[in-house]
Amino acid sequence: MRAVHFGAGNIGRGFIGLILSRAGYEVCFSDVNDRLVELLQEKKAYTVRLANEAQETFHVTNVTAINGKNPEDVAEAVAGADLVTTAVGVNILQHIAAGIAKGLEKRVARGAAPLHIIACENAIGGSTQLKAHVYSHLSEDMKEKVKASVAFPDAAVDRIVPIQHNEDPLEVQVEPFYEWVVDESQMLEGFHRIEGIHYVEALEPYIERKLFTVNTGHCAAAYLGHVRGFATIQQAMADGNVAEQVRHVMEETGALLVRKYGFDAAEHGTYIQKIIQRFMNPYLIDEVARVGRSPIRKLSSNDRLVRPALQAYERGIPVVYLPKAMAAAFLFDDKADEEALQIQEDVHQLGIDRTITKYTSIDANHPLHAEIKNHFERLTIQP
Ligand SMILES: NC(=O)c1ccc[n+]([C@@H]2O[C@H](COP(=O)([O-])OP(=O)(O)OC[C@H]3O[C@@H](n4cnc5c(N)ncnc54)[C@H](O)[C@@H]3O)[C@@H](O)[C@H]2O)c1
Ligand SMILES: O=P(O)(O)OC[C@@H](O)[C@@H](O)[C@H](O)[C@H](O)CO
Repeated sequence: MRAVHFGAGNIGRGFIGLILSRAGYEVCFSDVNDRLVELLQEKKAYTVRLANEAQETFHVTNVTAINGKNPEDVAEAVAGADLVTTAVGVNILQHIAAGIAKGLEKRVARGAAPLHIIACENAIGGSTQLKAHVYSHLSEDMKEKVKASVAFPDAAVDRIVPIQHNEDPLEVQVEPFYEWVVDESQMLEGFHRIEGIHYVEALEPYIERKLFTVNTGHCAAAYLGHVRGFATIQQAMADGNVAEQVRHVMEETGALLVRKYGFDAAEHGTYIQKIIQRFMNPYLIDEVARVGRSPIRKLSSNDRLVRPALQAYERGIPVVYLPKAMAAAFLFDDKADEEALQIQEDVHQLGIDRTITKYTSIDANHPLHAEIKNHFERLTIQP
């Protein structure tokens, strides 16, 4: 069995590649980082190390790579794959779509076996988004043919994998916890079950629980931590004030999730507590710059901050700390992050009122707009 995985980065090697290799797949990574591709081609293996006291290691073998900048290689890899997965970043999906589409055309021409394409990104409906990008490259006739044999099941993936600073450039340090949930209702009949994947009939509660708890809390820690001058999530969470606010943020999204999906409140409280422990893992150094990266994406209306805040507001659930986390996102001025720089430029050019609406799509008359603005002004004076 051969899996083609787009993105040989932190989650690609540290999570998806590891699971697939252990499940018996030969994993072929497609990446645009020349050095990474060459090393994977040469070594055909790498090490994953757990961030815990034992520092347990896993030797991942039977892997190789192709260069994603070569469209013919990408198409050929997809054409010969038994499974395709991605972890490139949701905004990059559009850039890998043409190669996948070409590969699917080849499969149709060859009468190849059915295929699942699973996007493992932090987004709602990641695979569905990828499908739309892929379909935009196909003729109407080809879409019909592809529809019959290719499925794009949505997924939720959870494992904290920081930016790596190891001597061995292929080694990845990961937290021990992991969860990979896939929407079974979107799979083709008779699909091959992969050990390590949790298949569920309805993904929405799982992806919203993950995105609105782990990722909402995580970016709150990054943005509130950055405002106070912390460089890592571990430093930010060691500050009692930041940690308390992060907990309140997750309690607000928790109230929404419990109301919306009928989760047990006590169990959800335990889930939050475990996530706080994960953020504080002393064996990890997770940079605020990574966790806060791409603030335009994180402030967009369908993502981890605005979506739960609006849903909670509509249900009459009080939201105070979520708007504060959003306000802090407007102060995230990481010079190496193009999206952060763009927001900073808009704050200066357009003013905070218009910038809030531009990125969150929250109208100036909405009460949450005023909340974000008030917090922004207060944070500017007193971080
Ligand atoms: N790191 C985590 O803790 C974590 C956990 C869960 C989900 N995710 C999600 O996984 C995705 C990847 O995150 P990451 O932390 O591994 O990022 P990363 O930057 O470490 O990895 C992304 C990889 O994609 C590659 N890439 C970029 N453009 C490409 C292209 N056109 N074709 C092929 N490869 C390309 C990059 O070179 C890089 O190696 C994101 O959507 C992220 O939200 C990350
Ligand atoms: O990858 P992003 O930019 O969507 O979010 C940054 C982190 O919150 C994220 O990568 C987490 O570490 C991960 O989602 C944990 O499962």
